[in-house]
Amino acid sequence: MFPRVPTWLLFSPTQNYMLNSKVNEELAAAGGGGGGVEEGDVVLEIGQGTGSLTAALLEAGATVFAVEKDKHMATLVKDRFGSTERLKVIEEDITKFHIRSHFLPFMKEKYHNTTKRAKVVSNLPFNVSTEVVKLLLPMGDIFSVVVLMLQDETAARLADSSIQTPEYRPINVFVNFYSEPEYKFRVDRENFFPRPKVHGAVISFKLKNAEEYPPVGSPKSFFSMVDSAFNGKRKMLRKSLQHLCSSSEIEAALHKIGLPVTARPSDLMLDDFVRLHSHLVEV
Ligand SMILES: C[S@@+](CC[C@H](N)C(=O)[O-])C[C@H]1O[C@@H](n2cnc3c(N)ncnc32)[C@H](O)[C@@H]1O
Repeated sequence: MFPRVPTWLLFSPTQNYMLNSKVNEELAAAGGGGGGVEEGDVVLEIGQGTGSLTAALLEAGATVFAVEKDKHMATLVKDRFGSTERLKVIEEDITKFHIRSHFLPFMKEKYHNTTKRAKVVSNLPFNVSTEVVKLLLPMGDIFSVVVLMLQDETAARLADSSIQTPEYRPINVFVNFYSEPEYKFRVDRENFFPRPKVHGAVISFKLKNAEEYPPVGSPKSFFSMVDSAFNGKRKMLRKSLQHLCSSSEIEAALHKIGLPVTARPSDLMLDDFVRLHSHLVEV
């Protein structure tokens, strides 16, 4: 049912490579709401490996800027696609790569300085997924959509912002602050080589522009409050936020925003946190 393992995959057996080209095509088309990769798009691909997803992106008509930290893989892909003007491969670790200094000028040149934004499409190594999500989601001025292959459980957790579940975390507040996430489809582990222990899934994040962010004076102070609120998850906010104000001030603020004075972090949606922050910190 799945293609045989090509010998070049034995290069770097610690990563899980996609064997099924149909999944790569679906990944390229998964932006949702008109966000799938189209002719003329500029796409940042992270960890292009052997270039199987790169091929699908080029096929869709995109110009691809690939950041790959493995030297052999970077060379392999340069050789595979030859000298096309629609592909630039940078040998670099994405967590150390300065997107604004190096990717932005490339994008502006390709788009002839119009306001069009780029897209991110990537079959990421699972171990850097949270770091990459935190890095990219606040970049709504550069990217319109971020489409990632993640571990199935991680994708489900990030896309679902239901409160009062054990999975609800500060990262959910972060994701919803900067984007509209959507779980797209599961990718069975049989599609990868070597076969990982868990299934993958594709998730898209439609990035908000700065004008669409919830109104907080300082995102840094807002997320610091959210992190503190979840410290000691079972604690009531009137205890966990005591370093900001007295319990009675916290109770008064909770009352004002229509929540019980005994509220815990898992009782608050993004908007509740925003209102709480404005009552407690931005006074
Ligand atoms: C899961 S493999 C996917 C490869 C390819 N996209 C595919 O679908 O088969 C992940 C790739 O990301 C690269 N990689 C791992 N960590 C990275 C990082 N921090 N920055 C850039 N590339 C990274 C690995 O060398 C590997 O080629």
